[in-house]
Amino acid sequence: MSTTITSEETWVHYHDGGIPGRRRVLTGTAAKPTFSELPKIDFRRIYSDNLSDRQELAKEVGTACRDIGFFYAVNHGVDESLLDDTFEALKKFFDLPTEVKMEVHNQKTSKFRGYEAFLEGKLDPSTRGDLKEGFLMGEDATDPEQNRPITPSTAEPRNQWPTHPSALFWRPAIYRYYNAMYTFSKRLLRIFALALDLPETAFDTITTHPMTNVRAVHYPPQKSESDVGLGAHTDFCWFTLVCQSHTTQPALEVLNANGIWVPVHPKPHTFVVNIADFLKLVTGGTWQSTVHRVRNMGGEERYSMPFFFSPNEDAKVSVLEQFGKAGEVYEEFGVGEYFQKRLDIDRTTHLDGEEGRRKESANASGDYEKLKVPGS
Ligand SMILES: O=C(O)CCC(=O)C(=O)O
Ligand SMILES: [Fe+2]
Repeated sequence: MSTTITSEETWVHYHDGGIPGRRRVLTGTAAKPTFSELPKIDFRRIYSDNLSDRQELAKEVGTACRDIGFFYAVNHGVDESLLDDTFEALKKFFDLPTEVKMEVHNQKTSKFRGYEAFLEGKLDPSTRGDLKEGFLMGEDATDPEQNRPITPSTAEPRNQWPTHPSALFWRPAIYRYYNAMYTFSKRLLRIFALALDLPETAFDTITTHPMTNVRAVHYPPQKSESDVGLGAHTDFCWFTLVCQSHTTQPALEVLNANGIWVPVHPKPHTFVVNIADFLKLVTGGTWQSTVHRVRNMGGEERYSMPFFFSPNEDAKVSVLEQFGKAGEVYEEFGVGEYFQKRLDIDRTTHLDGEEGRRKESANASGDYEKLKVPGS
């Protein structure tokens, strides 16, 4: 069902804000002006002491966020050998026996942290499941590696770490990556604030203990066109940074306004940055939370490590003043609450058997309503 063709129209189907959506494929004279590749933005200026350099960078970022919702960040300053080492760790982790990985199966936690096995994710209901395995970790006040201010509500353990001797390398490897991406993301957030014509520090108070995740993912080569590595979706955070391993044939694809999938070629040591649903919401839809998917058709193993960043779990946000329509009142919504609703839908589609089917059909018949938030 990811693409349907009627007598005259072709439609691409996806999940947008957790809600099923579709886009008509437009060709010929019906086609709209849209993107056919992602811009490369030079982030060296993020470290400049001159505000004017950072503003110039923010301007380019703002244009990409408005027109595309995706861009490459080059010269981001995160150590390249750290990125290489993390990819090596990913290969080693996913090569471990299944029982070692299943010790930390993600269905053991409400936050979905830990190991996700092959075909357990199913963002596209027309497929047999996502052809990937993954590992999710994130903010956890009880992990000493994080050493950050916390709120009492985050004082329970959330992450799961494998304890088998062959897997002990995993936790420090992921934490090196997590901490580097966290630091870069905090700087990037200030560039986003500038791009929205706000003071650089505008989001600092709502990101003192942000919700953050690293998802390490392994996509084996797909043999069939009907499979998908990761079904079409938008992300449910503020923004995402993706590091992808090198494959000759691109696997990540971004949907443009004409319903055409634009390939995102891997560029070593660069980040693919995308705007996600919260930033779309607070900008009243001015910034795009763009639909994307993964199809690994080139015959090579593929690894990626998205880093997801959102405000504090207890933050309340709403449509920013400059994006509000005159006379319209926008209610605030809770970041943590919205995030958990999306996570619960994801968890449901990862359940096998009767319970999963029952919950899936409940979602299809209206639970998505719960996701509607002011400004959407
Ligand atoms: O693997 C990738 O390149 C993208 C992953 C992704 O879109 C996600 O995890 O939300
Ligand atoms: Fe995504």
